[in-house]
Amino acid sequence: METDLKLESSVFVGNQRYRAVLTGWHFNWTEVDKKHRDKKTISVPVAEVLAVEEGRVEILPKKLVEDKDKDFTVFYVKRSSSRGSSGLLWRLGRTQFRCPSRVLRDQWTKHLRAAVKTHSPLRPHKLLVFINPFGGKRKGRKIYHSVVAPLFELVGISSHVIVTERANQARDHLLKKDLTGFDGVVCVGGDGMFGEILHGLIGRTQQESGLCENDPAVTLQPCPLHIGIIPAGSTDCVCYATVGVIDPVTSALHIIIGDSQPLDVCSVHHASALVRYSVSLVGYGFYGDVLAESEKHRWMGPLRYDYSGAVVYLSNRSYKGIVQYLPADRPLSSPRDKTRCLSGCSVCSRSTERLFPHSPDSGTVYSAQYSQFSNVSEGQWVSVEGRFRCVSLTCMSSCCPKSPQGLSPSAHLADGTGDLILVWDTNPLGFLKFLYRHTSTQDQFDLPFVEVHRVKAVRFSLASGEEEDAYEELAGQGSVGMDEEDRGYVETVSRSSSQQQLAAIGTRRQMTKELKTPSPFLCGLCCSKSPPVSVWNCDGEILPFTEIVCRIHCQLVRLYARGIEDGTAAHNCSEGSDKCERRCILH
Ligand SMILES: Nc1ncnc2c1ncn2[C@@H]1O[C@H](COP(=O)(O)OP(=O)(O)OP(=O)(O)O)[C@@H](O)[C@H]1O
Ligand SMILES: CCCCCCCCCCCCC/C=C/[C@@H](O)[C@H](CO)NC(=O)CCCCC
Ligand SMILES: [Ca+2]
Repeated sequence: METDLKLESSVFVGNQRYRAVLTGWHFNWTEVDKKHRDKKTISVPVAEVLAVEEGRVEILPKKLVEDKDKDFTVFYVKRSSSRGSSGLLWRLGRTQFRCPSRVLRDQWTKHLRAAVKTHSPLRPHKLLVFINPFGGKRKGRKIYHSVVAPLFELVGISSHVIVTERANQARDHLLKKDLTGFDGVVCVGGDGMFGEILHGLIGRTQQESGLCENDPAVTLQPCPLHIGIIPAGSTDCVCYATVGVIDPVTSALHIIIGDSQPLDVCSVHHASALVRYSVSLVGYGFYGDVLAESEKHRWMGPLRYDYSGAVVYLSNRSYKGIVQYLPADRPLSSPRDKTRCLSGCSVCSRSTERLFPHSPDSGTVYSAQYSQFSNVSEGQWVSVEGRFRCVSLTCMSSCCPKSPQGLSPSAHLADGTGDLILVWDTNPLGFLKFLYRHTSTQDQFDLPFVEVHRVKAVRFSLASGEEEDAYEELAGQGSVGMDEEDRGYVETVSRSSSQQQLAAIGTRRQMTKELKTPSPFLCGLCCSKSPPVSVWNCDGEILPFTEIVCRIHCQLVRLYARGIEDGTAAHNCSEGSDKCERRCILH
């Protein structure tokens, strides 16, 4: 098959003669007749050829075809030289070729189209698109119609577009309506809108498989439809963490070429019932309080988070709780190994092999064995109790424009684990340092009051008596002033008390002493009283329960994305290595 797809000939681009070569995985063209030696080659992986059209074609400002007999136009993914803040920006590349004869032109178009079909099996033909007209800066409709729709039209994707009229319309549609014929679902909006698609698709898939979502021990069925995200929200964390940039053109091009990025999903349960799914943040304390505060200021748009962040920081709160976690089995990586999950990540690929041992390519045979959960014994849970600034669980790095490295910079998108970040109570300056480090490349875990664990499940409950305290507080009868004992840490390690764990307890006790003697500068801030309970922020939604159980499901959904492309990791494939599996970046 592959030999049939090879082709080589002379072609013209403008007045310059080129040697064009199609070698299975790449389409290259090199200037000939050039005096000096460094002949320029442009090489495009066939998987990144977007469309091949007869004639000299332009699409902007509107489609124009000059059908010269011997001409053809190739549209492809071109990486922009101006980098996005984390990953690479993609743009529409276009080159018009002229062949010596019409027969040769027809051969080129036929071979290129066949090569694209062979090397991009997941390209969508039909998409269901949901636009939230009120997300972020309310530009969803404009972004879709001016930027995305012309690209979908160019490549022949047919789309059914629904502009939502109410919250949860997209979720309900996906749960109930006929989805036959669709290859994927596109959401134009922010993380909240993505959450609707996530819940709709996961719910639908489990319904059709006869699985119960309420039980955290049940191995859920991965969703067959891909999800595309066109960013038009306030944080756009999921888009940023899976593509590396917030850019509608880049995202549309990932959708068009049928990129496929598996994603871990965390299910959150309360009292034997599913509450929500999450991919980026299940956070109690600071992040819950910021979200609750920000809801009062929705009118501010994306700025509401900055304002609310400052208000909540100044209110200097911490909360008591018991956190229990199941450490990840046979972890392939650690949250402090300083690596990053980038496009082609080997940790995630090895997780895919564990999850789909019989068919790593197609992913059709799902190994319940790997994600087994039901036979976990109570003794495997590690338990810690104390007072926290925040407790956060994230299935991925959760990087976003506010925090380019993310909540957990070395977390993986698709390894079946999450990172649990415990920020113990500390003085206001210490907590500010922790927060500030999210905006730089400094290690936010290298602080004595912070710990991070790679986990597969987490349980949170209120410390004994806390529920009554909360009630009293709400009834206005709570005692004023902080009990010194409350600030201390109580830790119970229900598994084994290894020396390392004892050392950690020692460090925290030391910190507790420091906490009891705040500097006069900080006194004004740190003596205010916290309410007894916070709320959970679950991907930007407030949860109605405090006591929850979370479980990470490995690769439950797939996005039209490929992870963050690191420009510095790009390598040049020498001639002959055109089967590069890293989809190398040459142009
Ligand atoms: N037509 C609509 N009217 C009101 N709310 C809607 C509508 N369509 C969707 N929603 C809801 O709006 C919420 C916020 O939308 P979205 O996530 O797109 O923007 P955002 O909140 O500004 O961004 P981010 O979630 O990235 O912070 C979502 O939770 C979604 O359920
Ligand atoms: C002194 C400088 C301090 C700066 C502190 C920056 C800390 C930034 C961490 C950002 C973490 C984002 C995690 C993602 C959460 C999303 O699922 C959610 C929905 O969009 N966003 C928020 O809840 C919005 C949450 C906003 C929190 C600030
Ligand atoms: Ca993960």
